[in-house]
Amino acid sequence: MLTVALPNKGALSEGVTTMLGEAGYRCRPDGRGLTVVDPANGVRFYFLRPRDVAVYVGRGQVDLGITGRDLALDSGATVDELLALGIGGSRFLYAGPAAGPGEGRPWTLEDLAGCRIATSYPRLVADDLAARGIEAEVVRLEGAVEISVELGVADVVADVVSTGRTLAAHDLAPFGPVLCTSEAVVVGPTGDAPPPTDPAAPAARRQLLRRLEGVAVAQQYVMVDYDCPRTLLDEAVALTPGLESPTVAPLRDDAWVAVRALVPKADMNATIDALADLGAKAILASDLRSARL
Ligand SMILES: Nc1ncnc2c1ncn2[C@@H]1O[C@H](COP(=O)(O)OP(=O)(O)OP(=O)(O)O)[C@@H](O)[C@H]1O
Ligand SMILES: O=P(O)(O)OC[C@H]1O[C@H](OP(=O)(O)OP(=O)(O)O)[C@H](O)[C@@H]1O
Ligand SMILES: [Mg+2]
Repeated sequence: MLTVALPNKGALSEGVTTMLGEAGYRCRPDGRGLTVVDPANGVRFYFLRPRDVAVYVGRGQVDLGITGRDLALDSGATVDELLALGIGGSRFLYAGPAAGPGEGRPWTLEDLAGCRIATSYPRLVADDLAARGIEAEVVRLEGAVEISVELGVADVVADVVSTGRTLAAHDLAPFGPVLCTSEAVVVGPTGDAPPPTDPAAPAARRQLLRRLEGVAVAQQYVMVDYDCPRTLLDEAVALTPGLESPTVAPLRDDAWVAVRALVPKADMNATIDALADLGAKAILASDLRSARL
C-alpha cells in the first residue's frame, strides 16, 4: 500500500482534501482518526501537522507527502518536489513598521543587520540571512507573528503573506526580496532513497500523481464556448487560440460558427470582454473537473 501524508489542519488542509476527492480518492478522516485507508486506490493516508509532513517523507516513513513548499524548505528535510498543486499560494516576505526604520525612509535589506526578526520559519530566514551575509537575531514564534513588533519582541517580521491584510492590520509594510513563493506541493523521497517496499506502491504513486496533475491542470483553465459570425472568425480565434487549435463547428445559420477553446482561468474575464466587443454571442465559460493535456 502507498502511504501518503496530508496536512491535518491549517490553510492547506481543506483544499488538499478537496483536490484528492476530485481525483477519486477517499481521504476524509473519521472523527479524530489520524489515518484513513482507501483500498480501491491502494493508499493509506496519514494526517500530520503540515510542518511535519516533509520530515516523515525525508526519513522514509511515508512514501509521499503534501505540504507547503515553504514548510518543506523550512523543515530542512531532503525531499524532491514532484508536483505543484496550484492551491495555498503565498509569498514569504520581510516586513517592518510602515513608518520605516527612522528618518522617514522605507526599510531596505541593509536595515536587517542587528535586528530581531520574528518568524515561524527560522531555517528559511537564517538561510536567507546567511546567503546575504547579514547578521541578525532570529526570534522563533509559533504563529501570530505580526503582533510581535507591537509587543516589543522583535523589530521586524518574516512571514507568510497571502492577501497582505494581516500585515496591514498591524501597520507593517513588506520589503526586500520574496524569500519563497509557495503553494501546496507533493513531495517525495530524493532519487537516491530506497524505493517503497510494497511492490504495488509504484503504480499507486504514478496514479496519484497523474490524477492530481489532472485536477491541478483543470483548475488553471476554463472551457469557453461562443457563437461567432463567420466573417470575424480569424479575429476571434486569435483571442482564443486554445492549446492545439480551437474547435470550430458549423451552425444551422451558415453565417455563424460555434467555437470552443481552453482559456487560462486568469485570462477568462479579459477574453470574454474582448470576444463580446468583437461581436461574439452566447459566450459561456465552464469549469473543468480533470484534464490531461
Ligand atoms: N492566509 C494564507 N493563504 C494561503 N496560504 C497560506 C495562508 N497562510 C498559510 N498559508 C500556507 O499554508 C501553509 C502553512 O500554513 P498553516 O497555517 O497551515 O500552518 P502553520 O501556520 O505552520 O500551522 P498552525 O497555523 O497550525 O500553527 C504554508 O505553506 C503557507 O504558505
Ligand atoms: O496575507 P494574509 O491573507 O493576511 O494571510 C497571512 C496570514 O495567514 C497566516 O496566518 P495563520 O492564519 O496561519 O495564523 P498563524 O500566524 O497563527 O499561523 C500567515 O501566518 C499570516 O499571518
Ligand atoms: Mg498558520
